[in-house]
Formats: sequence, C-alpha cells, structure tokens
Amino acid sequence: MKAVHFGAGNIGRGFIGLLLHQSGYAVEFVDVNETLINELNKEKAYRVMLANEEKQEFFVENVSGINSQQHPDAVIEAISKADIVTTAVGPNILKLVAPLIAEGLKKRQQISGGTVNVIACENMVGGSSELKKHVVEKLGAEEIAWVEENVGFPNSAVDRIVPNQNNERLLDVLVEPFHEWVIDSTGMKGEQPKIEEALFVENLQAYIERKLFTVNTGHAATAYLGNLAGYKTIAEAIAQNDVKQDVLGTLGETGNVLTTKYGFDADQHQAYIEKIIGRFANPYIVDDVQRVGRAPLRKLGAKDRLVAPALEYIEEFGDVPAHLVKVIVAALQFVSEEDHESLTLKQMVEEKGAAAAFSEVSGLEMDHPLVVSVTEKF
Ligand SMILES: NC(=O)c1ccc[n+]([C@@H]2O[C@H](COP(=O)([O-])OP(=O)(O)OC[C@H]3O[C@@H](n4cnc5c(N)ncnc54)[C@H](O)[C@@H]3O)[C@@H](O)[C@H]2O)c1
Ligand SMILES: O=P(O)(O)OC[C@@H](O)[C@@H](O)[C@H](O)[C@H](O)CO
Repeated sequence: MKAVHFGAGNIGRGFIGLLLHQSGYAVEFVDVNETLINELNKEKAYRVMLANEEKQEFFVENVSGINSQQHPDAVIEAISKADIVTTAVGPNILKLVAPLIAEGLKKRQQISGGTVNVIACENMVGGSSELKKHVVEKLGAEEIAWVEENVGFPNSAVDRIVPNQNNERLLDVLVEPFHEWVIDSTGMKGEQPKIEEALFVENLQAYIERKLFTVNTGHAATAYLGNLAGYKTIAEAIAQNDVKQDVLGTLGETGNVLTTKYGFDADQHQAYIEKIIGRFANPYIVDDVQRVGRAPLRKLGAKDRLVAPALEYIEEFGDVPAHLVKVIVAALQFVSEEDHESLTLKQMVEEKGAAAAFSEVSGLEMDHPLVVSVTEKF
C-alpha cells in the first residue's frame, strides 16, 4: 500500500508517518524543505524514540521524499496512485498544498484510479473539509462530481506532543509516548483504510473540540503565561504553582463548556485534564514555549483554542471567563523573533492598541464583552 503524506515535519515523521508505516504503507513524504527531502531519499528510514525512561525506539523504513517545488509532476503521479493521502503542514498551508492535490485527483480520474481518502491532520476543527474546499476551487464541474463520488475528506483529530528536534540524525524524532488519532468514519469513501491504532468514530466533533479546547488551550495557556513570567519551556512553566493554577482554571472554564455541550462525565473530564497536565510536565521532553505559542494570530482566531471556548462560555453561562481572558492578554504580549505572526501582532498592538488589535484578529466588535474584558485586563 502507498501513502502520500504532505509535511515531513515533527508530527509528519513522528506520528502519522510512523502509524502509516506500522500499518503496512510505503510512505512518500512531500515537503518544500530540500534538506529533509534529500535526507529521506538518502536514508530511506528514520527512528522514532519515545520520551520516557525506557526510551523505546521504532524503526520507520520504506520511506521516500518528493520536493513539491522541484518535482510537482511526481507529486501528481503519486497522488493518482496512492491508497491514502494525509497532511500535517499547518492550517495556513492547506490552501497552498490544495492545487497539487487537485491536480493529483484529476490525474486519478483520468486513469480511473478509484476511491481514496484525504485526511488533514492539523490542529483545527474541520481541517479536511477546509482542504476539500480549497481543492474543489481548482476543479471543473465534471471533476467535482467525480471527487464527490470517489474522494473522502474525513476530518480528524491528532494528539501527540512532538517538540522541535535536536537529534544527532536529522530525520530521527523524539515524541511523547501518548498518542491519539481519531478519524470521522462518516466522511470516508470506499473501504475504511487500514491504520493501526487509529480510532474511527461517528461523533468526531466532540473528540476534536475536547482535544483542541483542552490539550491545546492548556498548552497555549502554559506557553503564553509561562513566556510572560520568563520561563523557556513548557515543563518549567507548568512546574510553577501559579502558572499551573491558572492553567487549571482555564481548563475548568473550557471543561464547563465541553461537559455542558457534549454531556461528558465531569469526573472523567477532570481525569483527562490531569493526565494532560502530566504530559506537559514530561521531564524527557524539552518543548519551548516559543514552539507552543507559535502563530498567535491563528491561535487568537474566532474558531481557535482561546476565543472559541470563551465565546461559547459567554453564551452558555452569561459571564466572561476570567482565566481565558488572562491567557488572551498574555497571548497579545507573546513575541518570538522567529515567529512572523508574533511580530505582526506586536506591531498591531503598538500601532492600534490592544483592543483594536484583538478585535481585528478575533473578528469581534470593539464593544463585544470579550474584547472589553481583554482590554481592561491588558
Ligand atoms: N508537533 C505537535 O506536537 C503536533 C501535534 C498535533 C498536531 N500538530 C499539527 O500538525 C501540523 C504540523 O505541525 P508540526 O509540529 O509537525 O510542524 P513542523 O513545522 O514540524 O512541520 C510542518 C512541515 O510542513 C512543511 N511544509 C510547509 N509548507 C509546505 C508545503 N507547501 N508543502 C509541503 N510541505 C510543507 C514544512 O517544511 C515542515 O516540514 C500543524 O497543523 C500542527 O498543529 C502538531
Ligand atoms: O501546533 P499548534 O501551533 O497548533 O499548537 C502547538 C501545540 O499546542 C501543539 O503542537 C501540541 O503539541 C499538539 O497539538 C499535541 O497534540
């Protein structure tokens, strides 16, 4: 079986590539990073190491790479014959990979390549649906009809902390032991693809919101509050009692939203939160607050991990969630020299003030209660 995976980065190699390999696929990674692609084609294998005391290792072989900027035709050819297509490139990059996926699907139609599923593995609600929207924009009416019939874009939720890497060999990846890949079974076309350890569910929305508004809200809270207090890593930040209490308070607020909305058992949800805090504290992982806080314009968007649960909280409980407000205020002060979004945000805050900057980034009116509370706290 052949898999085409866009994005040979941390989660691509450390999670999706590993699981696809373990499920029997030869994985062709598509990326724009020439060094990574050359190394994949030279080594044709890499190691995934677990960040725990045992440091268990997995050997991933039968892998190769295609540089999509240099060899777009090879990507189109690979998609036309693939048994599965996946992405882990970042939410903002989906629109950039969509044209090549569209070309690959056109070719697949021409050669009667049959059904296939395209799964976006990004930290966002509705990632595959968003990708499909961009793909369809590149197709004509007849091609769209064929895609509707033959190509599934099931949404998915992926959870595994994979920090930035610092290993002797470029391709090797150190990952946390925990992992969860949940896929919407209702969005599939044809036979369900064989993916070891993936969970196929009919109620993906509950899984993705639980993950994004707990793991990622908690992670962002730890990163932004930790960064403001001068800590360099997530483990250092969460070890501070004041940071931890604020993170727990934040997850209490998102937990109230989630348990009300989806009827989760409150004790089980609390246990889920505590397990996540334990994952943040993993002493075998060095995860920079700068990585976890990256792209604050995206993270302050209306559908993302901070503003979306805050809006639902206001709607459900008629009150502004104080901890989420504190985290948003910290996010507005996040600056990383390597992160262009943070530099843009800094400039916006300096030029327009925090209220106008937050209003613009979140899409909320200046007199919205969340904007008013964030401005007061700022
Ligand atoms: N790292 C994690 O802990 C983690 C966990 C779950 C989900 N995610 C999600 O996975 C996605 C990737 O995150 P990551 O941490 O692996 O980032 P990363 O930066 O390590 O990897 C992204 C890869 O995409 C490549 N890329 C960029 N533009 C491309 C293009 N046009 N075509 C092909 N490849 C392109 C980059 O060169 C890079 O190798 C994000 O949506 C992230 O939210 C990450
Ligand atoms: O990838 P982002 O930028 O959306 O979020 C940063 C981290 O919170 C994220 O990568 C987590 O490590 C991951 O989502 C854990 O499953």
